Amino acid sequence: MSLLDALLRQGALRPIDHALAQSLRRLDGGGTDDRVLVAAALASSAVAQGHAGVDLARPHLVCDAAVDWPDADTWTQALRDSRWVAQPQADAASVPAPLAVEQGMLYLRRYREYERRLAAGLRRIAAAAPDGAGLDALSPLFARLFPRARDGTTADDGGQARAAALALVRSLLLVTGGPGTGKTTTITRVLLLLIAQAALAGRAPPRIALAAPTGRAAERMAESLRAASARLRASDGIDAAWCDALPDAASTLHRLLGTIPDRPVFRHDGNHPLPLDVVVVDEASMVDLPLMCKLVEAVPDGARLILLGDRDQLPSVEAGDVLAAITDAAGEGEALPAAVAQSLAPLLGDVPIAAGRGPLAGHRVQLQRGYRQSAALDLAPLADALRSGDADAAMRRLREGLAGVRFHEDVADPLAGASRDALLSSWRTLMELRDPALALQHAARLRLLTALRDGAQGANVLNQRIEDALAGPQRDPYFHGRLLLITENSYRHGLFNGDIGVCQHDAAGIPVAWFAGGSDGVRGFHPASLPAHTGAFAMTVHKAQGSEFDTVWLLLPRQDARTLSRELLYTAVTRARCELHVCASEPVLRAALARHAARVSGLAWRLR
Ligand SMILES: Nc1ncnc2c1ncn2[C@@H]1O[C@H](COP(=O)(O)OP(=O)(O)OP(=O)(O)O)[C@@H](O)[C@H]1O
Repeated sequence: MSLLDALLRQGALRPIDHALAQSLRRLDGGGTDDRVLVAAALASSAVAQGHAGVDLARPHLVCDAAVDWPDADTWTQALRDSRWVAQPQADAASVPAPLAVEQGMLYLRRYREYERRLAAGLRRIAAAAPDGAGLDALSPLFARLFPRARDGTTADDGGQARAAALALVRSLLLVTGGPGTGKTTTITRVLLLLIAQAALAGRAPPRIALAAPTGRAAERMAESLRAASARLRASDGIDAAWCDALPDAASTLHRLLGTIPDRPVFRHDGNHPLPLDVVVVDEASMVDLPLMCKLVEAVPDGARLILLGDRDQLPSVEAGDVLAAITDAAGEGEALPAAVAQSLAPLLGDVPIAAGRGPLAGHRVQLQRGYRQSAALDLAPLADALRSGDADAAMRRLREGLAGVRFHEDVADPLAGASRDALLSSWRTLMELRDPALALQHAARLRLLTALRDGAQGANVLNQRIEDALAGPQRDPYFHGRLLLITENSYRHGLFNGDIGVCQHDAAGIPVAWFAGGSDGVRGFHPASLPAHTGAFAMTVHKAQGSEFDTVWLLLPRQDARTLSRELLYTAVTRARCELHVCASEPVLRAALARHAARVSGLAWRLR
């Protein structure tokens, strides 16, 4: 039996992956090398699993079937000999073959192009270092914003001052850090510094846009920025006119780039760049390879791009692990190249120096210290244990108890038993609310998160059961108070994968699905006109990325599953603002913490 047939028989390929291989075979009159067909099918399957391509030395990362994989060298040679596979030089555009092999990686041509164009775009932005002139004039304001900046890099602001100073002399900057490490607070101060710098030099204020991959993440970013700018306004010695120039709204990346109804391209691209001087993107770990490529190409020459994110979270659902790759290429960021350290001396004093390697060296700061202390929820010790995969510490933290954290050990069904009423009563309130904005606010109070979409513990079945309990088995599919989750991007509606809505019946009993946005703060749609959607009382951790909820119930499956990883657990628990409940067994928690949600990508080497 051929390897392709063996994979198909084991259920390791989707019909569409197999169809791609078959169409190549047919076009060749049946004579294509089986190894080329398998590679084509794997490249297609890889993208569906979030990888950019297949590492030919480690095909099991894409497909864990029990087969003997071809040896990487002979496999690569067979691919090189095939008319379906291009072998582009690094940085050269792909020739029109459906597959490309480069540096031991096999790609579908389109994804290799996204990677190449993204790397070129990031290098272009990084190379345009802003003029460091005028830093002296800014130092009084800088010292007011970061009074401990000159204490050295171990100053107890956890790196915020260094991030802000670097933003003044870098056009590409990554600010990474866990929840509450002050990413938004720092960026607000950076924007204030850029506004002040322009004012002191007699220039117009910079044109700034804030964006995030989902509507909810954009709203959260705007809320945090408004709070941070209110604090600045209240501080002594900060010019109110500078505060007035701070942005107070954020949009989705799709809206920023300008969607064109029913087309996968945007109004802004390399030929029609964004009319902006500064683009700040929050939740960058959620941005996939195609979208990051399109964003970077639309950033005009000379403009700044600042990416904020938490690299320990799950990578984007769609292909690419873009933030992790850029972070790896940029290095730790504790030390700076000598010239940069020297130019920032007026602001930071002495900074450790390191020889920068690669075009992105010294373009990243990792914020270390968490500031969001809540007496109600002491999440940090558990989040740290999960992030580092320390299963013993995680079990200890869960069992000993932390403020706001409840461990329901071995509970596999939170919709049964004592927890059922606690969950349902919050959702029943939604069925009583009449105001869509209030209902959307209430919707963010509680979420049941699960690792799986299908099966008894998957989001689909849990939603069915919750909806049955709330509105009965004969329910109206769009009953008053039902929560909806959009599962595809619709440029026509301005609704995107991950957006949450609530159904309400108007005075005439007509159902309307309400979503955040629009000039009134909410937008209503007839449910029949909505793009693909599902219920949202329970949702997968993947879909919850970029959102926070007052109370999170996390349900792990009875048995280990491939989707479980330390990144999934870390992402899930850090969605909670006030209260976290974890329903899981020790063996499944341990198995999850032993696994990484890493993605196969060639972006890091392209950026070195
Ligand atoms: N240097 C600081 N000193 C005191 N408080 C701070 C400092 N930096 C941030 N904070 C506070 O910590 C909280 C979280 O800050 P912020 O929202 O900027 O973090 P974040 O990293 O953007 O969070 P998230 O991960 O939720 O996006 C805010 O209440 C903010 O006021």
